[in-house]
Amino acid sequence: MTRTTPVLPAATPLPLHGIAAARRIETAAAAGLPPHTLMQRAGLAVARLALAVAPHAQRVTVLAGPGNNGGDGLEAALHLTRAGRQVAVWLTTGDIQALPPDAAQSYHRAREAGVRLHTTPDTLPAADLVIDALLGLGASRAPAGAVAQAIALANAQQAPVLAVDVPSGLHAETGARLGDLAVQAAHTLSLLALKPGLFTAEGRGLCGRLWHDDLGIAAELLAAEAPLARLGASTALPLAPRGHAQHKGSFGDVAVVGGAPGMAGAARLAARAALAAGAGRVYLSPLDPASGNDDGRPELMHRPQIWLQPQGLLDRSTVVCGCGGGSVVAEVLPPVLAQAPRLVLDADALNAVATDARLQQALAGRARRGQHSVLTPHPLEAARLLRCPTAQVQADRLNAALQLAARFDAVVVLKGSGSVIAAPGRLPVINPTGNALLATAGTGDVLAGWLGGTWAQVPQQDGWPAALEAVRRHGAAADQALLQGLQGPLRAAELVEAMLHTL
Ligand SMILES: NC(=O)C1=CN([C@@H]2O[C@H](COP(=O)(O)OP(=O)(O)OC[C@H]3O[C@@H](n4cnc5c(N)ncnc54)[C@H](O)[C@@H]3O)[C@@H](O)[C@H]2O)[C@@H](O)CC1
Ligand SMILES: Nc1ncnc2c1ncn2[C@@H]1O[C@H](COP(=O)(O)OP(=O)(O)O)[C@@H](O)[C@H]1O
Ligand SMILES: [K+]
Repeated sequence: MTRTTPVLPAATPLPLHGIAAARRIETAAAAGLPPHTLMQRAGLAVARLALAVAPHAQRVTVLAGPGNNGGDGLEAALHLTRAGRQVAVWLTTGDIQALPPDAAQSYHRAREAGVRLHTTPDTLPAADLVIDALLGLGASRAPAGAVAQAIALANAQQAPVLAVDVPSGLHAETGARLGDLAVQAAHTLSLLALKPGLFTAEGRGLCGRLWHDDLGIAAELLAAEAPLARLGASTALPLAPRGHAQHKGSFGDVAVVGGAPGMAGAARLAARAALAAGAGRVYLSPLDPASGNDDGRPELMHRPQIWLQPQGLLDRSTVVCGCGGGSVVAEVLPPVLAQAPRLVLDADALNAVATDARLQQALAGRARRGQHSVLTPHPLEAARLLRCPTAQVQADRLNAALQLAARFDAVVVLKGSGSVIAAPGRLPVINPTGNALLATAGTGDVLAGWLGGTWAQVPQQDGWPAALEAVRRHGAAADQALLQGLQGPLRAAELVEAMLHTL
């Protein structure tokens, strides 16, 4: 039988398939079943979820589009009618002959079952629940005509919306909107394969609560298709406990280079985060010569101008560079890029690299010299590095992160809703944790510092595991704060403390 499960929080990593692979999975699954079985299962799963999430909804409106997504909606309408609900379907296409065969069959089944079908929205009654079965995997252009009208209608209702497979107007693979209009769902039931666009860019926001139904197919059919990405897990594997005989030298050193005049706070936040993440010793090397120690955290050690020392902290620490770096960070980047064995580059350091071909060359050459780098751009910083508009980065976040990783031979964390972690030769990961409580100044500095503090404890590894864990935990702390009722924002200094108390 089919199985509907909530997707988040994700206990284990999950494969995310692109549209072409999702279609191949569907074809392979259909081949082993009697005709029309998958759509019947999909419709039944939608109807069951509708009854579960909106048990008191007596009046249900189904908005059915011109393809098989509409077919799923017609099947759901049939089951909900049988369950005694007052169901009204608006089939947005007037051309029944043009329905694909599966959807046509569902249309006839729905009619025979006495489902009320409307050819115009004008006659639709009020609804307690709306089912969005307008567009699914086949959504290929900006919604227009009746489909656009139906999306606007769904969004104008007070009633919650349950989206079938994908909120209509969202691109299932990239998480970008196809046009101005997209369904704002309260629930989305993803069918068969999970798609990356549900988890990044606009996806998380438009999907509401995300559910998955496997339509009863064998797990091997999913495993046979290569995913485009994987969804990370929401909880960490338990860390090895600290050994009795371990000492501060066992947990690595972090040096933070940042904090130009007026921006001391950014570097301090990163240093505090590195310390909280568990680094043995954390040094703060400010770019502002007038900047003193962080009095709120006497554990941090003030070490001016480490970039001028030929051999010292820069050569043996995990270096976090850029936080509040301003334009002066460009001057210290040549020695930092040349010497740091493990380097996290954030914010202004990335902006400096974006405008200087020599710095770009130095960064890209680090991996060949056995030095590891992690870049943590937000979308605008990524756009500067890629020399393209921010909208282009957001239109395909997986690809933007992969391009940056390849160009600089580095681990890349493309931040924002559904942060993407990419590295050459690895399947990219979309982080499942986090929410808009993090949308406040300084939380990026905390991420960079925590990443450095985690990495310093495992210096023999490249930055990949530390990046995954830091991004996960950063978001998990925000998720926990949301559960605890914080209205937001989660201020950056408090985020450090919250991360300490998050698993
Ligand atoms: N065929 C099957 O066996 C199954 C199909 N499934 C459903 O089928 C969906 C995919 O079906 P389709 O491939 O037919 O694709 P869709 O139903 O997503 O949409 C395709 C149709 O929408 C039109 N369209 C695309 N963009 C539009 C826009 N912006 N404005 C107006 N019309 C637009 C296309 O011209 C085409 O007629 C899945 O998402 C899933 O919901 C599930 O039932 C599982 C089984
Ligand atoms: N809406 C959101 N959902 C999830 N994460 C978010 C959201 N907004 C911001 N974040 C996270 O907050 C952090 C912000 O970093 P950044 O933009 O560099 O800020 P700053 O430079 O001010 O510290 C990133 O880790 C980002 O992924
Ligand atoms: K849909």
